[in-house]
Amino acid sequence: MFGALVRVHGSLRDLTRMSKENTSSRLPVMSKRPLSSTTDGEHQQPAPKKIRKVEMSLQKFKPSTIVVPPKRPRPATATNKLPLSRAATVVAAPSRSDAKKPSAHAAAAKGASKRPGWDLKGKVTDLENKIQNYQSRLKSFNQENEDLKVSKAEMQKNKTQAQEENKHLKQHIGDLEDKLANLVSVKDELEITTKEKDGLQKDLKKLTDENGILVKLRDDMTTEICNIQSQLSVQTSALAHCQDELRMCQDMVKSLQELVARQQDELHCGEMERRKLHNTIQELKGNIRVFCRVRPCLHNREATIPHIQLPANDNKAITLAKTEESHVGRAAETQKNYIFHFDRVFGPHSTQSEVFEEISLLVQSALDGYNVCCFAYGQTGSGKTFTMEGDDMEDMRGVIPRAVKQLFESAHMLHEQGWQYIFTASFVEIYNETLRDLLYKGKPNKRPEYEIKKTTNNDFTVTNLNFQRVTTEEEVYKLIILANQNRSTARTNMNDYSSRSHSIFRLDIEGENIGRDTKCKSSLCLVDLAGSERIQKSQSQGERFKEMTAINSSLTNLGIVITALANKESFVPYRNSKLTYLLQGCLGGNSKTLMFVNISPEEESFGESLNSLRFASKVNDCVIGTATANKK
Ligand SMILES: Nc1ncnc2c1ncn2[C@@H]1O[C@H](COP(=O)(O)OP(=O)(O)OP(=O)(O)O)[C@@H](O)[C@H]1O
Repeated sequence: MFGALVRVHGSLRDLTRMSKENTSSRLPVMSKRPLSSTTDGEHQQPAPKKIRKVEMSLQKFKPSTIVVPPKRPRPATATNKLPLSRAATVVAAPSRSDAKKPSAHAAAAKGASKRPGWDLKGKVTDLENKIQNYQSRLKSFNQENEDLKVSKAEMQKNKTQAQEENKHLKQHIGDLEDKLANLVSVKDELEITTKEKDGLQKDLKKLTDENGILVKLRDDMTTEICNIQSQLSVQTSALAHCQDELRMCQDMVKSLQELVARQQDELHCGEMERRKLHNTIQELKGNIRVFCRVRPCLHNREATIPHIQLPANDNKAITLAKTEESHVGRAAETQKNYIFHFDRVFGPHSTQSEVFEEISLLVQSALDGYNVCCFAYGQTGSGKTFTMEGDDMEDMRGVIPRAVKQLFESAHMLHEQGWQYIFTASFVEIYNETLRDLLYKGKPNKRPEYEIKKTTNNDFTVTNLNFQRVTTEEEVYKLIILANQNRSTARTNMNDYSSRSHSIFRLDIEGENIGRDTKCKSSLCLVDLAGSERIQKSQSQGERFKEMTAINSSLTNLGIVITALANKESFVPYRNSKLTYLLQGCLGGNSKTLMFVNISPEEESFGESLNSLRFASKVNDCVIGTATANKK
C-alpha cells in the first residue's frame, strides 16, 4: 500500500511539476506547514493505548537499573520527527482494521469529490495536500521507525543488561543456594556441636566436681608435703651427719679391708703351711695305719674279757692270751700271749666319738687334697658296720656320718678363705664278686652291668654308677639309709644282720680357691668289708656258704695284696678280686689308708681274733708309697 502511495506520490509529483510548469498561476499555494495533530486526530486515537501496552509490557521486563523512556512524546524536531505516540499511531495505520475505518484521505477524497469537475486546481491542491500529508506521514513513519529502532536497540540493550543481570542474579542465587546449603550443613553441625557441647558441659560439671575433690586432696597433700619437707630437712641434716660418719666408717672399712686382705694372705699361707705340716705328721704316722677295736660283749657289757688284755698305760698294744693245757698234767698249764702293736687300740668301752677323733686328722687330709681310704676288717659280728656307720642316735653315729659332717663343716669354714667345695657321693657293694650300685632306685630286674674302669689319672671308677651331689649331712644320711636297704644282709649264726658284701662309700671332693687360683681334688673311701668267718663255725649252707666262700676269697686276696706290698714285690695281684682291684689306688697308690681291725670279745672267737690281728699286723707293717696332694 505504501508502495502504491509512493507511486501515486511520484505520479502526483510529475503531475504537479506539469501543472507548475503549465498552471502554476492557477493552482493555490500549498502551505508547507506540517499537518496539525488535529488533522489526524481520529487515526491517532487508539495509538496511546498500544504504546501504554508496549510500555507496560516493557516495564514488566524493565530492570531496575534501566532508564525508563519518557512517557510523554518529545516535541517534533525541525526534521518533522513525530513523538512516539504519533509513531505508534502511524504504525497502527497500515493495519487491516484501520484500513476499514474512514481515513483522512477518504475525507479529502470526499472533499475533492465535492469539488466541481472544473476545479482542477482545487483537485490538484487536494492531491498535493494528500501527497504532503502522505509525505509527512511517511516522514513520521520513518521517524517513528527510527525511534522504534532506537527504542528496540535500547530495549535490546536493556534486554542484554537484563539477561546479564539475570545471569548475575542466577549466579547470585546459585551462590546463595550454596551458602544456604552450607548454612544448612553448618546448622546440622551446630546441632551436633550443641549436643556435644551439652555432653561436654556435663563432663565439665563432673570434672569440675572431681577437680574440687582433687583440689581438696591437693591441699591435703600440700599440707602433708610441707610436713614431710620439714621432716626431710631434719632427716637431711641427720643424713649429712650420717654421711660424715659413713665416710669415716668407709675409711675405717678400707683400712680394715686392707688389714683383712693382709691377714687373709697370712691365713692362706698359714693354711697351706698347716696342710703341709699336717701331711708331714700323717706321713710320720705312716700312710697306712691300723687301728684295733674290741667290741664289747653284747649281752653283758660289764663282763670281763680275760683273753684280751689291754695295757692301761699303752693304748697301742693288745694281747691275746690263751691258757693251754700241758701234755704232762694239769699243773703244767701254760698261758700263751699273742702281743700285737697297732697305731691305736680301742677297748670295748671306747665311744664312737673317741674312735673318730683319731680319724678326723685323716679326714682333714681328704679336704686338703689327699686321697683317704678307711676300711674295717674283722670277723662277722665284730662291729665293722657299727664302726663305719653306727646307729641313728647322735652319739652312736659311726665314721661315715662323722667324717661327712666334719668335711662339710671344714668346707664351710674354708669358704671364708675363698675355698669352694663340691662333694659327690657314690655307694657300691661287691657281692659274690659282683658289683652293685647301692644308690640304685630303679627296678631290680633293670639293674645295669657295672664294671671297674681305670681313669686317665690312674684312679678307678665304676661304670653306670649313681653319683649324687651332696651338700648337707642329712643328704648323706638319706643315702646311707638307701644303701642299707639295698645292701645284701642275712641272718647268720654269728650275726642277726650280717653284711654279706663289701660296701664302699666314696665321696669325691673337689675344692677351688678362685682368688688364689688353687684347686684340689681327692676322694674319701670308707669301706665296710664283709665279715670273715670259719665255715665250720658258721655252719653256713647253700647261698650263705657261697657268699661266705666269695667273702673269704676276696679277703684272702686282700691279704695277699697287702703281703705283696709289705714285701715290696714287683707284682701285686690287685686284679685277683674286685675288692683289691677297686681299692688299688688306696692300697698301693697315692693314698692315706687306715684299717680298723675289729675284734669280737667272745672267747670262742679267739682263733678268728688272732687271725684278724695277724692280718692287721701284716698290714701295719706294710709301707705304701708316699701320698701326694692332688693340687693344681
Ligand atoms: N662298739 C660297739 N658297742 C656296742 N655295740 C656294738 C659295738 N660294735 C658292734 N656292736 C653291735 O654288735 C652287733 C654286730 O655288729 P656289726 O653288725 O657292726 O658287725 P659286723 O662286723 O658288721 O658284722 P658282719 O660282718 O656280719 O656284717 C650289732 O648289733 C652292733 O650294734
